[in-house]
Amino acid sequence: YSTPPPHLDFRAFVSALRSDNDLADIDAEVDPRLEVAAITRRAYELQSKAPLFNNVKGAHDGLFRILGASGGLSSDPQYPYRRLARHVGLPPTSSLGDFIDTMLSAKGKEPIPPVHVGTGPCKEHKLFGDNIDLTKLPAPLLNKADGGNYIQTMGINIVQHPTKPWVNWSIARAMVLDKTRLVGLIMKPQHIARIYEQWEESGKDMPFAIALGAPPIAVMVSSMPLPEGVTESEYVGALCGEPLELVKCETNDLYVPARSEIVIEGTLSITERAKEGPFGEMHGYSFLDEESVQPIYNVKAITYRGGNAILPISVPGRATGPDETHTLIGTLASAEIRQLLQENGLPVLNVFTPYETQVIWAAVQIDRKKLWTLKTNAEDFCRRIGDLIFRRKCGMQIHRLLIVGDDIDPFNFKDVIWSYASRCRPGMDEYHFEDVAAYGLVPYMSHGPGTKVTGGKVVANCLLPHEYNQEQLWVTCDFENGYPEEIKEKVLRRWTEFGL
Ligand SMILES: Cc1cc2c3c(c1C)C(C)(C)C[C@@H](O)N3c1c(nc(O)[nH]c1=O)N2C[C@H](O)[C@H](O)[C@H](O)COP(=O)(O)O
Ligand SMILES: [K+]
Ligand SMILES: [Mn+2]
Repeated sequence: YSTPPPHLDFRAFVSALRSDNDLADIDAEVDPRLEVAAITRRAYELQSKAPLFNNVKGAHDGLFRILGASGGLSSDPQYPYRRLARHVGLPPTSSLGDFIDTMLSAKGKEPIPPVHVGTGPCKEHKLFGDNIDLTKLPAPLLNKADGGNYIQTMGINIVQHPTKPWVNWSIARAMVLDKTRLVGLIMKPQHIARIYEQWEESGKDMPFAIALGAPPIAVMVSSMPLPEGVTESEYVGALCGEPLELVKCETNDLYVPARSEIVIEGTLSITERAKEGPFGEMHGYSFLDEESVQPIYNVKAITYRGGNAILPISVPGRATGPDETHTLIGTLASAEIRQLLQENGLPVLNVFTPYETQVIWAAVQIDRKKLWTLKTNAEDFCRRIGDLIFRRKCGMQIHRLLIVGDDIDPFNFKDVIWSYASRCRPGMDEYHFEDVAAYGLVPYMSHGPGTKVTGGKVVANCLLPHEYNQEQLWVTCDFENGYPEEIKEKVLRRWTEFGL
């Protein structure tokens, strides 16, 4: 095979990280029981290189090496988003804004359906029947409180609607249950749950495939809340301007990226369930009383790439150094929220879920000059935005929206929190929503004082009343805004002379 670019081939992506000096090859033996995850978690928190565990204790027959923090911030302090940029073929100097623009660049473009090829790297090894023993694979234990070994945290869950031409790609966690079975979270209103319900009604178990080590751009789109009915692989094609190459599964009619590292295929039972979790999740908590009973994945085949296949993992937790549940889920939901607001004619420049808020909040940056033309006020404007976002799936995980001006950089939390702290009057500038779907995993919902599955959402107006109809009545007191250009140039020119 000719080597495709990193965004289309996971192994090429790993080589690119290595050549970026953003990957640590760890050839010493490391234990998949907690040690691999602890190293990965610390790698997020220190924003160090991505750890590639080439010698995982218990690995055999090419299954498997482990790559941690594939979507973490890069070790290059000047360009923290270069690892994300590598997923979508952007230059290493790209900003988060460039990344969001790229992920939205195929909106309105014709979808490009994937092409089916006869074989590919993921078909180099195949396991069926008695050759399948998930308990013998070095599936990692990611957190000391986890209820099982989560083999699936960065793979693409592939499922097809039973009657409509909709194949959904998303990421949903799953842990090893026994020799041939997994159990994983199937949570409404996610599309995997919507489609699963249709199979339940049809009375048949749902065929599935989990493609681990899939093309990085496909992992990004799988983590993006595209509208219902959109076949993610076609959006990937439109993003790339060329069709993805897929191969057929061995035991069902689903298709998977030909260049995947590891493919697990089978059927998701519509009757059998098992206890799932606890799982150290995206908000930084693992509740010990988590009572999650979820459908069972019956594994019928495992196929995998030669040369020691690589299992990518995500170790969710506190976003002190964000992990993929922040850099992918938060950033990609921000993209869809921006798209929705702009499509509805709102003067929105950008949206971002600050990592410091564990991606529970989203800052919505408003073009204030355009806002004036709406001749509106805080209450009407904020309620309109809340009604749009909080009643759509793309806003599912967001519980606080901050409406900020274009003088605020939504990607700079110091800007965002300054405007929230100084312009949002408690008791008058926050508009509450109690009749909308809540995100059940947020701790103050799952273990909070009030309702569990509805409400707890708010839109915070961080614009002073006069900003709705005229220029700001203040000068911002910082070096950037508080001084005329010639003074700033003089200061910068003489800075080193002053020995500051
Ligand atoms: C990137 C990423 C996304 C998710 C997850 C993870 C990562 C790394 C885990 C580490 C496995 C943790 C787990 O919380 N997880 C996860 C999940 N959605 C679920 O319904 N269930 C899950 O277990 N999403 C979010 C979904 O992937 C997105 O919301 C996507 O938009 C869904 O696709 P769709 O339904 O919109 O098609
Ligand atoms: K998706
Ligand atoms: Mn979808």
